[in-house]
Amino acid sequence: MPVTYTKVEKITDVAAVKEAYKPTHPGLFEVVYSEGDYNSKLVACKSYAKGEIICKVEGTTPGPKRYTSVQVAKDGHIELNSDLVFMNHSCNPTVSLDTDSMAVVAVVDLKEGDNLTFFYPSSEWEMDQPFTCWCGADKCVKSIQGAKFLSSEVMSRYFTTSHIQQLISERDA
Ligand SMILES: C[S@@+](CC[C@H](N)C(=O)[O-])C[C@H]1O[C@@H](n2cnc3c(N)ncnc32)[C@H](O)[C@@H]1O
Repeated sequence: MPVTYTKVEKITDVAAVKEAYKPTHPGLFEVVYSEGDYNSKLVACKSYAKGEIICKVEGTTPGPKRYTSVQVAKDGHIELNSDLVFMNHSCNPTVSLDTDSMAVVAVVDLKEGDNLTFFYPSSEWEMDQPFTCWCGADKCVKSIQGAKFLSSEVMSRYFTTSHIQQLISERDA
């Protein structure tokens, strides 16, 4: 895994990006690059059974809250420094990003080519770059801003990290 990993923000030439970026987890998952802003995605390169660890989250560095960062504690954020940064959000996610065990885990059975997505508010309390969700899930929560803006009933449908559980308890006390 490269020591410094710079995520491409706006993609104008997919072929050039594919040429320049070596996959960080070959055989496990890969980025499907698409032109434009934030249109790329991460897909499985093989099948995974529900509950299986897809990878451990390694090579991270602490940093400020950004649209690429992941919250790991009440006041702590990391950069993933790998292709995992291309995991999109879904309100019907296929994986969990467990910042307590630092692992990406399948939450459904997955086959090759399936999207790897997680529920961003599972780890994020108040996001740097909120967005309107295009996942299309039946129970899509639409406005993705972080767990702070969702009821405990909505959050109870999802895997949640320990810092988010704690922040919800404090908010609802
Ligand atoms: C860390 S990037 C994920 C990879 C991103 N798709 C890309 O190509 O750069 C996070 C950004 O992707 C976009 N994104 C991810 N999941 C989304 C979703 N379900 N609906 C709308 N935008 C999403 C948002 O712009 C978000 O700030």
